[in-house]
Amino acid sequence: MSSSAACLRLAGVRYAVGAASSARGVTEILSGVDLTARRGEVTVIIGPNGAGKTTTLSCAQGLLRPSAGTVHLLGEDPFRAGAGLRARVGVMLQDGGLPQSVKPRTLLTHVAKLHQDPWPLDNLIERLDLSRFLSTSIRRLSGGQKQRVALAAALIGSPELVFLDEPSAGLDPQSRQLVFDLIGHLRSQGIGIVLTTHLLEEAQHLADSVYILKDGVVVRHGTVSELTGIGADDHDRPASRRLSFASPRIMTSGELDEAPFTLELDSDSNRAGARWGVPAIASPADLASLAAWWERIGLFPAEISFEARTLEDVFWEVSAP
Ligand SMILES: Nc1ncnc2c1ncn2[C@@H]1O[C@H](COP(=O)(O)OP(=O)(O)OP(=O)(O)O)[C@@H](O)[C@H]1O
Repeated sequence: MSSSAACLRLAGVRYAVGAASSARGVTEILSGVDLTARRGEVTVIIGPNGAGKTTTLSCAQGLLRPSAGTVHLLGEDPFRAGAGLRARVGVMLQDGGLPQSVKPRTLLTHVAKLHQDPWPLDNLIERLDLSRFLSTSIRRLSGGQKQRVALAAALIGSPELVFLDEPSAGLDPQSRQLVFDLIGHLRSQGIGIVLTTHLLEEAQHLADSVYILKDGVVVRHGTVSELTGIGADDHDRPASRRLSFASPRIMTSGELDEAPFTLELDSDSNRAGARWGVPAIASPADLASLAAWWERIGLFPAEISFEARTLEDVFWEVSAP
């Protein structure tokens, strides 16, 4: 587990809307969320639509008051804290929330003046490649350009912690890389980063810590390797992995019948060089019995590999209805 200092802690956070007296009654959107984000780490929140990610971020930022539980943002209750705390936190909203008629340079210069120790503007312009549209009003910018301006606006105050709601949504690969590089830089500077995304490959690539939300609760959390290395049903049972191997020759049906596991043919036909998959290798003993079978039939695979479980696999397991 990480030893970096926590910059955000949610404990048992519940958030409900409606009133018991109304026809619809009370709907609980968050049902006890526990989450810790640390300085110098990227904490990624993922989950299906409606899982409660934005509501969690809103409670974390002090925009919504939880109906129960506690939130500590840089050691303070964000719902009660004043402007001093807000100046230490950067927020990039999903829809940008930018003033449409203003030009990015004017906006960023203005926001920089509100902070004691702003990020040098030229450096931010270079890192996010903003120079070509600094003097175009925000209304006229493309979606991806607006995203980058919104990110710059979240960072210009040199925050200690930033919240990024889907920071790379709608960005082309080049801009996405700029954003990834910048997130890497923030991390190396000891800034805490809390982000939501629907792009699981991106989550896997960026995250130090992942929280999977479903129906208003955290259903799984850990590092990517902890999550992808743990079984879906039992936290103490290592997950089985799919092994694939290339056979240097055609195997007979008798040889295949002797195999200790059900094999799946991954290529078109059982020819020399064909790839076979063994769906569930769960232990070294399973590997040994596979090797013993190869020895019995005199087959030395040309290539063997494990197919790594991804965050996407874990996501599908936990988000199944
Ligand atoms: N004020 C509200 N009144 C009623 N329902 C609400 C309110 N705010 C949010 N919800 C509901 O709570 C659930 C969680 O919403 P939230 O926006 O936090 O989800 P999300 O995980 O961010 O979703 P998405 O991935 O679609 O952005 C949704 O079903 C939403 O409709």
